[in-house]
Amino acid sequence: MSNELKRGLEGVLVAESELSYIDGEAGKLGYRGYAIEDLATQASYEEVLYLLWHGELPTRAELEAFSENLAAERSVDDEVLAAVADLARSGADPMDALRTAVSMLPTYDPEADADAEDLAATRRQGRRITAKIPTILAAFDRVRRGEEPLDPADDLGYAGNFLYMLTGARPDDVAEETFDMALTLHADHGLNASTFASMVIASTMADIYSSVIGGIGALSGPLHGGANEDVMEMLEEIDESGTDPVEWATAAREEGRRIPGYGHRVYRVKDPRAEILEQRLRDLSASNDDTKWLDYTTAIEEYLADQGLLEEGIAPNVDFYSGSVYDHLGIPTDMYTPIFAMARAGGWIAHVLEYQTDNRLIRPRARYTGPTDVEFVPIDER
Ligand SMILES: CC(=O)SCCNC(=O)CCNC(=O)[C@H](O)C(C)(C)COP(=O)(O)OP(=O)(O)OC[C@H]1O[C@@H](n2cnc3c(N)ncnc32)[C@H](O)[C@@H]1OP(=O)(O)O
Ligand SMILES: O=C([O-])CC(=O)C(=O)O
Repeated sequence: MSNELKRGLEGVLVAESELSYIDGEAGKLGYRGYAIEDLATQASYEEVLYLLWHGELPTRAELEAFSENLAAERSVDDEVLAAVADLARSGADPMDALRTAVSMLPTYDPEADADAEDLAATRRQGRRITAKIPTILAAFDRVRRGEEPLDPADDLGYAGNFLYMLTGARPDDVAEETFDMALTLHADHGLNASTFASMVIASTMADIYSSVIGGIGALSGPLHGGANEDVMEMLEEIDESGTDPVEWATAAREEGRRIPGYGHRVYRVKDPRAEILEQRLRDLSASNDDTKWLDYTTAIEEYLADQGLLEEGIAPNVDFYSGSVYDHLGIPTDMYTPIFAMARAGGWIAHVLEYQTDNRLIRPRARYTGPTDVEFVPIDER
């Protein structure tokens, strides 16, 4: 037994996986060997889900059947929707509402009692969760805006249906394609904190619902998925205060504050997902004739590069660009992290399915640094 301490489990290998390949030095990412650039631009999110869950890209017939089965699970039980509506009216945070709603889902799952060892049942439950998250989130946002939740549109794909249920309008091709691409980019990323949280839970042979709920909780933090909202808040703060973005970044550096959307545990160069999203932001900014967010982010990125952050291995991560892209699609800021969860649920489920084929309880150790052999003093004598 090694006594070497690895804070934050940095660099520690705890499992084998065929899901995400990440080269943090070269800035490369692939799912099951396929480059993220190809998947983002040529595969739908449903195709990516199939790839992650089934091990290979689907044929057209397989994709059609898969997408139909997924779409057939989009409806959410009325009691769950009523609870979501109550939370929306009470001003709940959307991540809290999502976590609570996913906690309610097993009550209405016909296979809720399935054994965690039954991986086929876990896969079907995972499909239900993935299908229902967009319905929950769209209903939440509509109710808090005083609108009625909409039924899912069966003829729209996963991405397009979410945008439809959120806005009430069928999305145009650019919006649908952009959102689908964003979902693919966020679907999986090795043993990131939320995926690892899901796996720890799954390793006890708890159900997949518990794993996804754990994933949502872990993703919500500002060091992980929550950073996409912080980036947008930074851009809005710059805009509302009329501060020059470089001055904002200079002050943040001088005050020792971290720049949201910068830095990564694995990447030492710009995250390949940020490269793709940046290009999409450029396209949207040009077609919408609105370059504000692009101008601010570019100015900050150039300034930080001049400051030598890239040499230190601190570069933009996926969260640096996703928010501005979502803003161009008219999505409210506090839905960005829930959307990340919507996309990443596919990855959490894939890792749980993979890990449970050869499960081993995850149970590391802490080095004990407290006292020993302390004499117990009864409460009245303390
Ligand atoms: C989807 C995702 O989860 S991607 C990550 C999203 N999170 C963010 O964007 C939040 C901002 N970033 C961060 O806090 C960090 O970069 C993390 C948590 C993502 C990764 O951090 P770690 O691997 O633990 O790196 P660590 O915290 O040790 O940082 C190493 C050095 O880089 C610096 N650094 C890291 N991130 C940043 C940043 N965003 N801004 C400024 N400096 C930074 C640290 O201050 C530290 O410098 P020091 O050694 O002089 O103290
Ligand atoms: O891998 C990580 O640590 C964080 C990340 O980029 C992700 O989860 O997408």
